[in-house]
Amino acid sequence: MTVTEETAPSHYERIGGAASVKAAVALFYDKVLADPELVGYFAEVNMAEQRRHLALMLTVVLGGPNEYAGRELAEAHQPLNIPVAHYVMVGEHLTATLTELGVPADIITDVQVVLEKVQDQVVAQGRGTGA
Ligand code: HEM
Repeated sequence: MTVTEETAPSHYERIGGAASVKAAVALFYDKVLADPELVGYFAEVNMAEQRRHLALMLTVVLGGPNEYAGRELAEAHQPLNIPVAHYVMVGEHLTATLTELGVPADIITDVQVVLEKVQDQVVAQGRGTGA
């Protein structure tokens, strides 16, 4: 067994893996669904699906294992017509969640970079994404 792997632990591993993601999901979920601007998107999505969504989202942005076998981000989100402002709000809830849970600042910075990278897939195209 080699212990000289060149790859650094992922942020997902650094924050404590699945258990920590689960804790973050609970807090993130509360914030997103308490936001009157955002709750409507999830109105027709059941509770289990919502938790699944948030867990997947967090795992993806933290560089954790991609166990996701569903639709591409664009395919899932383009029909929702999500404006940039709402995307930004979700990102802010995520940042606040990670900050409250004591996640290191360098990880939060990288999460924000990932959020920028996937923004065009999630946000409705043709609404001034700056592309
Ligand atoms: C980095 C940002 C995001 C990621 C990685 C992400 C990830 C995902 C994933 C993996 C799914 C499941 C797709 C499927 O099951 O086929 C999904 C669905 C969904 N997402 Fe997101 N999401 C993001 C941002 C957002 C935002 C900003 C909103 C709303 C403001 C949102 C609302 C939804 C809704 C309502 C669904 C269910 C769609 C449906 O069942 O038709 N997501 N998202």
